[in-house]
Amino acid sequence: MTIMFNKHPVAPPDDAPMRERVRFSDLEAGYRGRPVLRRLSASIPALAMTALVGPNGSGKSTLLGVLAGVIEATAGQLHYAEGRPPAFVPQRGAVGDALPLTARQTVEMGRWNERGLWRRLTRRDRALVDSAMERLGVAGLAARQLGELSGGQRQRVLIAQSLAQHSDLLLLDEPTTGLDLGAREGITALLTDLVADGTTVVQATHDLEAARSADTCLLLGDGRLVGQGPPEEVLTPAALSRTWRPA
Ligand SMILES: Nc1ncnc2c1ncn2[C@@H]1O[C@H](COP(=O)(O)OP(=O)(O)OP(=O)(O)O)[C@@H](O)[C@H]1O
Repeated sequence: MTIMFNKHPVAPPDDAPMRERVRFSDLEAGYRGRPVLRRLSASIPALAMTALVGPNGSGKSTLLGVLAGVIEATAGQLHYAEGRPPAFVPQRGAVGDALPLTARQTVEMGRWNERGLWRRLTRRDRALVDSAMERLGVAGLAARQLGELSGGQRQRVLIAQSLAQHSDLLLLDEPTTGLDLGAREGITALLTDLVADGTTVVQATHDLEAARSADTCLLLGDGRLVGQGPPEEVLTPAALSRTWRPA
């Protein structure tokens, strides 16, 4: 599926069959009166882990929002290879602590896209919820309130919600931020397993260790793409100090 945005129409991408899950060209997006992404062109390889790296405010969340379809691009072209709609796990801070939801209800929300808000979950929906919770090791937390959980537990519940969507494209915004080392390693190992099981994973991260273990990396600076490729080629000391240089 290709989505065209106006303003800067660009030539259609090559018709060559893609090993890419998503490709975008000259993508621009932002907020009212605040352009953020500036003519970004890159691709997200299928069945691999892509790390989105860059300083605060460089546009990582905005790019994830565009890829997830929650922020509309203002220009450029976005092409998704065949597959299911993406599942998006926003930053932890974006999910209200005060929501009166249990862990299980939170994961069940992952079925709303297909089921609709008011329809009862089917047996298959419940099975998908059960298996996502088992997979994330949070089945035992089913009846606990989301706001009572530790950061690592909450993050697992939110990832289980995205798995319940049964997507093959998982977009995560800083899934390990604020977690202790054990929880960080646990989430990173889980994401690696998901890739091995056939999911394409994109994560925005400030965790350079996680970024270095990704298959590929997009380095953003001030809304522009300043590097893409294998982490060892992109995350060089020179590139990092250039990108994080104070303005
Ligand atoms: N809802 C919003 N309304 C207006 N401006 C916003 C909004 N969200 C983000 N911005 C601005 O857009 C720019 C890019 O923000 P974005 O959150 O995409 O960056 P980021 O790389 O994810 O940052 P961080 O690492 O701090 O999460 C920043 O200047 C930010 O202030």
